[in-house]
Amino acid sequence: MFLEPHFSGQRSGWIEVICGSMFSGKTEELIRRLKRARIAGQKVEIFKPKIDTRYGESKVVSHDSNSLLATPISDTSKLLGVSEDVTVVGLDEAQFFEDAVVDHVIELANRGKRIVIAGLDMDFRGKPFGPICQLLAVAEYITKVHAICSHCGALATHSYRKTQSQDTVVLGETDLYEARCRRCYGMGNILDLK
Ligand SMILES: Nc1ncnc2c1ncn2[C@@H]1O[C@H](COP(=O)(O)OP(=O)(O)O)[C@@H](O)[C@H]1O
Ligand SMILES: Cc1cn([C@H]2C[C@H](O)[C@@H](COP(=O)(O)O)O2)c(=O)[nH]c1=O
Ligand SMILES: [Zn+2]
Repeated sequence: MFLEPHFSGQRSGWIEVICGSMFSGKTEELIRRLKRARIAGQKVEIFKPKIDTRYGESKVVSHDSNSLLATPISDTSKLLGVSEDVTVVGLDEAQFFEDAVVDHVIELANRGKRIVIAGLDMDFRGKPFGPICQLLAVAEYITKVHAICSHCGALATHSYRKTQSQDTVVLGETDLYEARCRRCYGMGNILDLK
């Protein structure tokens, strides 16, 4: 499906979204697609929200320690400044971008670029996270990936927060979150006691 097509003579680009819970492999899949685009000789640029400081500022890093260099941005209008010869633009942790990211990626796709976006579809409450719903609506291609439920081994769709904080944004890893299937997520903190 993702064949690193050649862009010469092509009039418009497209938008791909990779979504799922924490630990579902979104960043690995993003890195895989972007590495293949580079192997195909295409110029790739990667951006992430400045807010995500977990692994140092200038990288996207998977939970398995795969990484690619990325530019941290706090305002997605910066995307519009990518140079003409960049044909593929990657965005990680897209749930943290402001709503205007939607118009900016549409503009880039209209200019003929391929945009590959990874982000959480739901927050810890199980509600749509940031601009992801709108990005899903405008994308040509959507991939939902799944983690493994930390409690029962089923496919996990939810990110369960292990602390009491009610803030939507709380950066963290396995210290604060675990992947859970629908059933185990619904059981809430009863499972914490086991
Ligand atoms: N519960 C889990 N289910 C699946 N993979 C997990 C889990 N916990 C840790 N991992 C690791 O996380 C990797 C995926 O990391 P990553 O691509 O960064 O995910 P995401 O970006 O979706 O959070 C897996 O290949 C695996 O090594
Ligand atoms: C569910 C949820 C997550 N976060 C934070 C926690 C992590 O720092 C990132 C997600 O990273 P990943 O690459 O998808 O593992 O988001 C948050 O701030 N609020 C939430 O509700
Ligand atoms: Zn489960």
